[in-house]
Amino acid sequence: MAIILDGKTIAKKLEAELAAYSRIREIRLDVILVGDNLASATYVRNKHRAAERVGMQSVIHTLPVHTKSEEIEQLIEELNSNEEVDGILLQLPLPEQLNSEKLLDSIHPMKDVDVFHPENAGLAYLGRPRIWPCTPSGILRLLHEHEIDIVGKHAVVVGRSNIVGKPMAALLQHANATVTVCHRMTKRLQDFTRQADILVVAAGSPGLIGKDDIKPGAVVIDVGSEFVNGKLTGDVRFAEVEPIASAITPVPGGVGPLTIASLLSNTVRLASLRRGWAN
Ligand SMILES: NC(=O)C1=CN([C@@H]2O[C@H](COP(=O)(O)OP(=O)(O)OC[C@H]3O[C@@H](n4cnc5c(N)ncnc54)[C@H](OP(=O)(O)O)[C@@H]3O)[C@@H](O)[C@H]2O)C=CC1
Ligand SMILES: Nc1nc(=O)c2c([nH]1)NC[C@@H]1CN(c3ccc(C(=O)N[C@@H](CCC(=O)O)C(=O)O)cc3)C=[N+]21
Repeated sequence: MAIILDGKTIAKKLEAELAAYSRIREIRLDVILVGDNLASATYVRNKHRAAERVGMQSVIHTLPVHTKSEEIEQLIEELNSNEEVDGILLQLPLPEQLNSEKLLDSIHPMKDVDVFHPENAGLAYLGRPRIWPCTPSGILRLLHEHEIDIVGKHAVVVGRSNIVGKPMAALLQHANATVTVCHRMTKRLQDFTRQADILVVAAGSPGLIGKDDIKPGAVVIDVGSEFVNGKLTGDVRFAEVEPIASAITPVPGGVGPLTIASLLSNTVRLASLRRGWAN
């Protein structure tokens, strides 16, 4: 029987801290959503609702699927120079005609709440973070709140994306874990996952990890969130892994809500750095 790492409850606690801050300062987050990807629309809606709950201003810019790159560049330019805007999030994935890297690079580093800008990513990897990416920092918070020790533990991360896998590995290393990163070219994935004291799965491959892939007593963090037959599904087969793990995140209700709380927290942090508020 594992401890269920309840992200929703901890996200509420974080939100309460942020709400106290939002009463003193006006903070604004702008989200750009291009196209009509159903999952993206759901996540953007969740972000908007969370921002409203904590009293932050949230503006969603919804653009049609065939929007030209120049139009998005112009919108980002406007938001970059608008003093009232504290954070800019360009929701991924973008429609295929658009160059994500180029557009993400054009977001001002002091408003880059996702840590996609090379300057922010570079600072984070050097151990001098302005902020950490939302999902990894949410996961660290989840572990911390449950008093799960990281120091000296073997953490295995499945996935090496810029948004989750890479920064997750960097942050765990920063927190003094010994880290292994796996990806599609990893041979005999199970040999690695079975060694994990802390296993973070961010592959986007529903049900990839089962009971034979984990060490008994492991802490299992499931980042995966894919809609399968209309149902949000993780990368871990929860029902079979839960009995042998020591702690596990559910999907939904695990990592997702904390990603959003961290996004709001990152927005506050960048606002205070950019505006020179004490923090
Ligand atoms: N809950 C939350 O808050 C969030 C959830 N997500 C979810 O997390 C998942 C991952 O997202 P993201 O990182 O953006 O996805 P990407 O597709 O960008 O990256 C997936 C990574 O997993 C690796 N991978 C995929 N399949 C396998 C496999 N069978 N064995 C080993 N490695 C594999 C890939 O390897 P390679 O590099 O070799 O291709 C890649 O590095 C998605 O389901 C996404 O929706 C994402 C962000 C936040
Ligand atoms: N620029 C950018 N930044 C991101 O942070 C980003 C992104 N693009 N693209 C997609 C991924 C995915 N992601 C999620 C956010 C919230 C939930 C979430 O709220 N999940 C809830 C429930 C979802 C639901 O309502 O069904 C939960 O797991 O409990 C999930 C996934 C952020 N991402």
